[in-house]
Amino acid sequence: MAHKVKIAARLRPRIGMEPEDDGMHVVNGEDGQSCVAVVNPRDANSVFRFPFSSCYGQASTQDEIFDNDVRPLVDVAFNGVTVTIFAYGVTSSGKTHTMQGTKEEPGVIPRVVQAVVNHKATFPPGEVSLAASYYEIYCDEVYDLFVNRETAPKLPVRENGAGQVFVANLSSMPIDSFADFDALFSRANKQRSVGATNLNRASSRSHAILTMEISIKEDDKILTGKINLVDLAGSENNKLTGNDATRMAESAAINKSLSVLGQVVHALNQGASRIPYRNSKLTRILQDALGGSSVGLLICNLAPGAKFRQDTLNTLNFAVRTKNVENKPVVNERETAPPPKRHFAAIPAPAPKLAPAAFPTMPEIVAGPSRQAVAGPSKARSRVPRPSMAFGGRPSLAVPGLHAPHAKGSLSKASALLTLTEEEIDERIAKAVEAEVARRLAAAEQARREAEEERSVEADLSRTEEEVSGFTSGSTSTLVEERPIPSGLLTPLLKKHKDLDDELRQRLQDLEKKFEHSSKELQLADVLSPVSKKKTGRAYVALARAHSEKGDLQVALDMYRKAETYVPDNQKLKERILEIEWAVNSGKEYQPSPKKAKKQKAKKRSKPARQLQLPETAGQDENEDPNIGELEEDASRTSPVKRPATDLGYGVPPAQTPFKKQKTVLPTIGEDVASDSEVMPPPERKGVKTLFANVRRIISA
Ligand SMILES: Nc1ncnc2c1ncn2[C@@H]1O[C@H](COP(=O)(O)OP(=O)(O)OP(=O)(O)O)[C@@H](O)[C@H]1O
Repeated sequence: MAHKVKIAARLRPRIGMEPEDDGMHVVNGEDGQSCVAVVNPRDANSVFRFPFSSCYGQASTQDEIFDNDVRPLVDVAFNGVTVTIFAYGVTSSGKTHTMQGTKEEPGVIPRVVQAVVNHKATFPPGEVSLAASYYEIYCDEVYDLFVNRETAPKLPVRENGAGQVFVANLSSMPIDSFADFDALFSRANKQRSVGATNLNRASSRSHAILTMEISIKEDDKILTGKINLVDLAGSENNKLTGNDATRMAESAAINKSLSVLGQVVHALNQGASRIPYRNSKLTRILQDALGGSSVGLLICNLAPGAKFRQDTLNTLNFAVRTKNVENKPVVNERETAPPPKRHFAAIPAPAPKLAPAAFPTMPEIVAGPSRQAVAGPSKARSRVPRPSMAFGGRPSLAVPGLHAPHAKGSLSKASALLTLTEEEIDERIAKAVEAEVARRLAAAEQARREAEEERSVEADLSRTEEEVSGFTSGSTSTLVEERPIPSGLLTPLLKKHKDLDDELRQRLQDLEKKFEHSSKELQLADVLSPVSKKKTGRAYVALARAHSEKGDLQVALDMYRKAETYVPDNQKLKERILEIEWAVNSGKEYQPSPKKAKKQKAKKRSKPARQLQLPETAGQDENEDPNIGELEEDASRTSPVKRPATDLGYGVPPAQTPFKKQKTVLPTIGEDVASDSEVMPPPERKGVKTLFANVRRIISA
């Protein structure tokens, strides 16, 4: 059952020379509603009202606060629930006064301890044990206040298997009487980081957290309730505090942790998926109190006076947001009987479970809430118990007249309803075993399948590599057409094998793309840029010309047809194809028309390439049609290094001179020439050299 954090606002009286100020006061309505009224610092005519269930004015006493808001929570803790009470407010607003108080006016902490000790006395001897731990968070580090400050190590904050956050290696001191506690507490408080500021002679420089742990043996169970009493350091306005460098650093840590606290509350109110508990040790430790499984009470301390006005408004706004935070209290209960015999030693025991507390409203708590619990073996707490220390200390804070009003009868009654029988436990364990065995079998099957797929991918990869090396050597020019890799074959395998590194995956995807389109020149022509198409056309024309000059008209015809795929609008090329077709079909000799004269511009451009031209191709067909002539002229410049890339298995002829950057050698489907070349591995570039050599050989043969 959800339980909202309760808010109590307390306005402290003026202290010392503080000027009179009536800008803030507590209004207790006749209907029982109360609120804090604050005059708007920017407009004296408007007043902000902050309604809370408990509002305490300047004349309020420590007794009132304890009796109204704190005492009921002691009973809650005796039911195995964690309770967190924290004092929040600007520096010098009275947090420490409220929590610790003085000898004359003991605060919440001594009163709670006194009440707990008194309550314990109502149980049979040995049934309840008490222990206290006390630590501070100073500059976002945790220190045990029961350990000498000089030697106290920084303590880590951890989380146990049940998701409960705790401070590791923290001392837990057994408490048998209020005197025990008082001695410890007085000594520990001297270790707390306190410093003088302009606003507070004894300003807390740390957040201090005292935890009283109450363990109650009940038949074969132990209930563990806790009361966390938190005296937060106050938010500080450094203009007012007059802090030096050290104080400023402390102040920065204080303000940061309080700011994270605000963010946590805000995130909880927003229903955010991520609550930033981990952004500070304070919020991590208070996690259970804000949106967790404990019962929370926020005492909101307010300082009168215009100089605190803005900070007071911030405090009240924080309180308003906090009152919407919902917790789901649970009863912390564990079995003391030995756990049932396990069926399989290899299977871990189920984790201890926390029972949701059927949590009543505050007045009902006094009567003792009913609760439900799921039995389960529990984990022993790791503690570093220490003997009581006979510290000297300040005068006793013993609170007269505190007594425990409630017997424990309701506890046993509620617990009895919740006990599971041996058979039920055995049945649950058997079910868990079955589920575990099924899970393991499924996992083994999954692992076997993955191993198989891995082997299959490796085989594919090695086959692909063989094919690639075959293409680059020019020895398996038709391999792609004979054994095309089906479209999308590699993709699912790649998806399954996430451990393939990115580079390998990228290369495989590129290869896959190439294979998919290798023999489909039409598709290729569709996606090449106009410039690339023209260059490819030229390459085929050059090859065709070389073959026609050798008298190999059928091959020449094939090459011209391929060229036509890339430059389908070239009329002269169409005519050339018709002429050669006619010659092939009629068995007549074919006389290529003379090549047209080169343009001046072309001469200039072709100068370096001419060094590589073969004598047979240079200067031919001077009178050819300008269009096809241009194609052929360019082709002649580059023909020594070209060969249709179908021979490489990529279906794309190269269109660049060998001394140009290799970048443009192998255009790829859907990619620009340059970008494609960047992903091509070196062996394919070598293959282009082989290609050039082959073309040279064909032409010169
Ligand atoms: N209700 C009160 N009645 C009388 N005096 C009070 C009350 N509240 C606070 N004071 C006095 O005001 C001064 C500042 O209080 P306190 O040290 O508790 O503030 P604080 O909020 O804990 O400050 P800091 O955050 O700097 O530690 C102290 O001298 C304290 O005795």
